[in-house]
Amino acid sequence: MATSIHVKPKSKWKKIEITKGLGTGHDFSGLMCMEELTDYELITKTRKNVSKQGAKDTKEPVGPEKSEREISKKKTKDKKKKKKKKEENTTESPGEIEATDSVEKKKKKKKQKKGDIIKLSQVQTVSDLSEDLLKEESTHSKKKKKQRKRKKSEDTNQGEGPSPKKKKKADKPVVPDLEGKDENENKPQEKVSVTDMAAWKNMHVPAPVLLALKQDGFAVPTPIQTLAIPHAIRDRLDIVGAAETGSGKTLAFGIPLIDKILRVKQEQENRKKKGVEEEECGSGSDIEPQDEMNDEMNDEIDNEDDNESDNEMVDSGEESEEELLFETSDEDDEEEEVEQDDTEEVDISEDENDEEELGSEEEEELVEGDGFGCVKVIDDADFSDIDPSLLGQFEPVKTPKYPQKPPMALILEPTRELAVQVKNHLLRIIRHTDIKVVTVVGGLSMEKQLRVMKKCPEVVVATPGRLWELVQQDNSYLSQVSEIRCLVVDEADRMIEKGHFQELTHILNHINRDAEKKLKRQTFVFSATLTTIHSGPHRHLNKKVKVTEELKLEKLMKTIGLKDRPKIIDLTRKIGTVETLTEARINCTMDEKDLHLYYFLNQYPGRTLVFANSKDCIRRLVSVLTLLNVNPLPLHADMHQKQRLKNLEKFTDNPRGLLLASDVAARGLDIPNVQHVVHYQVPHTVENYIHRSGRTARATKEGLSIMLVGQGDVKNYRKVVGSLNRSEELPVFPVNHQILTVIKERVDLAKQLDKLEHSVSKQKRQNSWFEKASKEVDIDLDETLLNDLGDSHYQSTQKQQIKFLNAELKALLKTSVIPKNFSGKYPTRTGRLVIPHTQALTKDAIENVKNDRKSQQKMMDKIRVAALTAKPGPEKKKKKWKKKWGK
Ligand SMILES: Nc1ncnc2c1ncn2[C@@H]1O[C@H](COP(=O)(O)OP(=O)(O)OP(=O)(O)O)[C@@H](O)[C@H]1O
Repeated sequence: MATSIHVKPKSKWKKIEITKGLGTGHDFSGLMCMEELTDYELITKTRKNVSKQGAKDTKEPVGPEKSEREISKKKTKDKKKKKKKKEENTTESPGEIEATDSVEKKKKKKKQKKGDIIKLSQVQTVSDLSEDLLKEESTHSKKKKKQRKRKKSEDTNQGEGPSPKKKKKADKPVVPDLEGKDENENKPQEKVSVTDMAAWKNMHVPAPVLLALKQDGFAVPTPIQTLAIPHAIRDRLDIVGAAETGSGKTLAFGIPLIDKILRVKQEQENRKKKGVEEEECGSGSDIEPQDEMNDEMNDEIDNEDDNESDNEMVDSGEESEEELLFETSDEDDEEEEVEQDDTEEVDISEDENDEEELGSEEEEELVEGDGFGCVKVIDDADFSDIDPSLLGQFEPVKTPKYPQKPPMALILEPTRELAVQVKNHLLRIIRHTDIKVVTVVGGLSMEKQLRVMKKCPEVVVATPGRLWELVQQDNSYLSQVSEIRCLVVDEADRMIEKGHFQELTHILNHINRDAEKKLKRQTFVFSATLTTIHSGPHRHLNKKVKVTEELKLEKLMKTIGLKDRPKIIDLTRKIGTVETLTEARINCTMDEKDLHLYYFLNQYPGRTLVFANSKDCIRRLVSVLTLLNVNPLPLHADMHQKQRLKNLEKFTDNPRGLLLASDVAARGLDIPNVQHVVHYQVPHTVENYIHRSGRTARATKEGLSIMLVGQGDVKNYRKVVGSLNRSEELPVFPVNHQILTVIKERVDLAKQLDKLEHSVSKQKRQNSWFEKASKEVDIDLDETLLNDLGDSHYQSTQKQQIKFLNAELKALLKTSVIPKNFSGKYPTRTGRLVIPHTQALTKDAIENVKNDRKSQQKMMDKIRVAALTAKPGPEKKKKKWKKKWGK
């Protein structure tokens, strides 16, 4: 067993500005550059199945020259082996040699890949796993003891040069000493070693998953996980789960799903071993729960505190994030509501030439499929002679045509970003298994997805559009999707909304048509708003029927096709949003929204997500805010998928990032540390408000949600707040009007500039379209059709105007936003005046709302006391006062 420690950066190296002294009193002026890495993980990679030579190597000192020598030694040895093999094979025909060679190579490659995975078959009982872990720990603790001893002796020998032995050891590649700490101080794994996983006891989590959770520091299951996982794994019930945003629902269905796959795979392997012929494709009765496995794992967890670090992270090697080959955007599965306030048309129709590729992929699949876990290929039945009306009643179940393993689990998501995120989340918990996952989504390369499908991944995470497209095309792997043993419909209330997901209905009909398979299947339905009820009449049901939580759930379960008596878990709060979320509103005119948005962004520059209802609004805001140097990133359904994912990544990387998004980003996205959510326009539904706001204040963190309410939004605002069961209005966010007055000038300038630039470019675009079209059909262009861009003099005046306004804005942006007569009464945390636009931190924005509420409360109390203790007046007035203030 060979062990090596690697630094796995989780963030980018950041440049540190070198200021004189750097707090040390020294002059660093000669230094060219300094960079720091703040977020990283130290990984101890353990290679099992290493050659004897490799094993020997670990005992010897591992200096850089030494390892080079070993590599070259190994190479020559390999070469010799190959030569010998070749000689042995000379008796075979050339064709045979090639075949055996490639088969050998494939086998070798497979072995190498699987060597690092804790395969279920290798961990029939958890003791195997525990033993491995314990062995790792003992070697690690021995190493640590040695290190401590060495450090001690170094301390005592301070001032003396290291002994030759020590010097040799010093050559050893060590983990960089970050921030001048002891190397072990920086190890996140240290945290892992003391992670007490007792809270996961009796949850029946499979051992490899538990290990991954432990290494990720997920010491305690969230409430939805605590309630859902045992019912799903132990009782094998279908689960309907409603829990607030950011509460860990993905693992609440993800862990049982993985458990199910492990069981089915184990069953299949057992069958294979026994040589039992498979009777049905991909089937296998449920095996007994892995309680024994878990009990032993739990025992190991109990002893954990006594043990030293077990920081092994076995690299599966196989499941590295697939390279995304992007193609041009096609329509998103997410349907967007487009506000028609600005009539710019965007052409989003794109060609997809994947059908040809599909054909060739299928051919290859037929050759490559190993037939494992599938029925044998039998002749495809021909129903052409049968009366079609009969087919409707007794729809024949097609026999799978392809000798390829079918998927075992299907997770349906409403957006592509969410599908990619869920896949990544799953990859983390399955890293000690050999389970594979594929995303099947629009907008990304179909070729790539098809290639991954050829490996017969057990899990498919898909958006309904692309999935249904491939099922219809009779894709060899996905056409067997009805074989799945596990179905997840995430964000289910959204998924079943009428008019949004026609394809979902087709998919559900397709996979539910075989009652026997449906019975074997376990279904999970999750969302944060499964039981949210609108205060007004429901949009999609008969308006006369009062929609209750029960009615909503019943409809949902019927549509998706759950089994009888599913486990229903509802942990949502009556008021819809999470406890750690601070909510507020800013009242303003529609025209002042830009001003207030810029004010907020300027004063509270944390990672902020701004939601708007239309793409045109996003386009305009991006332009205005870019002119104001705020650097926003757009995200909406009309963008190319590549750009969408890139912008998300950039936003995630920048602690002061600003994302301007449509509701395509409202649901499910788990972007770490989003501090503020701003609703630039009031969302149309209470569900959207809850999901949008839920992008912040996740996993018990604090966050702030602010809604800009203009006069045109009041009706919508009342509807949303009414459905949130609040007894009070959302509190008003405190705004400093002195600062607002100062920044108004620059915001007005930016808006003016944007309008001017936009109208010029729009006219240009239209004119060039007319000119091109007239050339193509070879007719003379009617000049009156062209938008009047004016003569060259007018055009140059416009250009001049744009230039002038730009210069004016730039100059303004260099000035301070603090007004000349600023009173200095700006909220501070330390009692020291801090310049507003440099001081503002999230905490302050939240504190400002809280403090404002407190002072309002105080004022109300004062009025109440004054009213109650006021001089006795007319009896009628007293009664009225008492009624108003006496509560
Ligand atoms: N047991 C746990 N301990 C610590 N963190 C956890 C645990 N389970 C999940 N998390 C983390 O909590 C965050 C939120 O999880 P997740 O995205 O599953 O929430 P969600 O309930 O699906 O939210 P939404 O409703 O917005 O989709 C993730 O970053 C996840 O890694």
